[in-house]
Amino acid sequence: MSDNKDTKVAIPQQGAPADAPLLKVSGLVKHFPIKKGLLQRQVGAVKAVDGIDFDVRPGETLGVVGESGCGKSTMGRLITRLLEPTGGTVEFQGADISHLGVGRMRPFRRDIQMIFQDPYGSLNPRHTVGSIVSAPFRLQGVEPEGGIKKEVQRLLELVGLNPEHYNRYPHEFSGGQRQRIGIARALALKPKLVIADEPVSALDVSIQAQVVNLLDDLQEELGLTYVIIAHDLSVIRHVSDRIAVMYLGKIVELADRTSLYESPMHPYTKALLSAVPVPDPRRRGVKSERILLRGDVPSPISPPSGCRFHTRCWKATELCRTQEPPLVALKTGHQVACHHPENAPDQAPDDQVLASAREAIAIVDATPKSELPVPEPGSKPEPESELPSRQSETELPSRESETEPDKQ
Ligand SMILES: Nc1ncnc2c1ncn2[C@@H]1O[C@H](COP(=O)(O)OP(=O)(O)OP(=O)(O)O)[C@@H](O)[C@H]1O
Repeated sequence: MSDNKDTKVAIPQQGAPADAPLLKVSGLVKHFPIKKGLLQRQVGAVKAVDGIDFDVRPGETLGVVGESGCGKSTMGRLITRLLEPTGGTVEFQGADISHLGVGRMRPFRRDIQMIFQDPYGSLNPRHTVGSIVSAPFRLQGVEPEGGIKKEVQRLLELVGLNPEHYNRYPHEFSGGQRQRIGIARALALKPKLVIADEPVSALDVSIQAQVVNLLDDLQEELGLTYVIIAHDLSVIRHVSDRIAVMYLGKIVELADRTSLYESPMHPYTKALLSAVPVPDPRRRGVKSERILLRGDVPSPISPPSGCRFHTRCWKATELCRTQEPPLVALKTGHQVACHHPENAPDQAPDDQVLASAREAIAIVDATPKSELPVPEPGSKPEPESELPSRQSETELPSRESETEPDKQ
């Protein structure tokens, strides 16, 4: 998960080939039924996750990004089997866990853990930190070497908390510290896979980098594999080796971090990335444009025909309206589900673009006024562009600029 990704060593599970995925998701579907009337007849379904495929390799971090309601959390809950899929499979270390009951799922619960978004709501206010972090041992009937108290104190120290605060209550800690408690609890049983659902979005911006760095350090130290769900593209860029972009229950693009940020292929990804601010001083004075998607996100109850993004896409053609594009690798390790991808030869011919697509977006100048270059006297003004012509670069603050962990 760190910036020096190339140096990271994947940790293969015993007996499996080195490149075997730790997690394999195939055709995963979750439809929540909508019921009405006295008889509670099903009248429809929320298609929260509607057929997604991906692998996660040991030791890597897969980031999952997309707008609110696109199915990210549902996907996380399906992987951890807090929800049962309507269709498709979830395989962990080659074992199909999609429909296991409570008893048969129990051993897998040790290996697959979840970190939740809300460090306030996810910790019981009436329980001490010691009791919260030791809960997984009690639930699984595990007696760690040296006893539970010693192990909990070791875990508290591991996540940067004072082990002497074992008997304190959640309200005595700050938001960042509470999230560290949640992380300690998730790590208690030495999991292999950790699903983190918006792990920093409820935290103060100044604390976010500290928790992200903690997750990063723990991954290196413990050889963890992460699936990190977030709507914040800066966080996702910072933490991920590969990134899956979701839209209305589908993965529309899946690529390694550099490829996705430097040359996004799905118009939706391009629009998402253009909305990220540019804090890079090297780009001062460079004009940056933002793609504003005009339409609302359609309902997951009745998603659009063909490509689900066609109602908001500036390149949509009749083909997009009628045929769903499969997720295919157009470059090595770069999969995209689009009939007319960006940064590829097959661009939508202008005369075939749907009339509605011409109204789909607005291009706004996102350059802060103070950063625009002052025009030379007598020079011609730059014409307004009609379609996105350039990808705004995004850059996260460098690690050196981040603050020290919020130790107690
Ligand atoms: N238990 C449920 N019953 C019915 N619909 C649900 C349920 N859980 C989620 N949904 C719906 O499924 C869709 C996907 O929700 P989900 O929470 O997975 O999206 P998300 O991308 O994680 O969004 P957010 O970032 O806002 O949490 C939404 O339309 C949501 O309303």
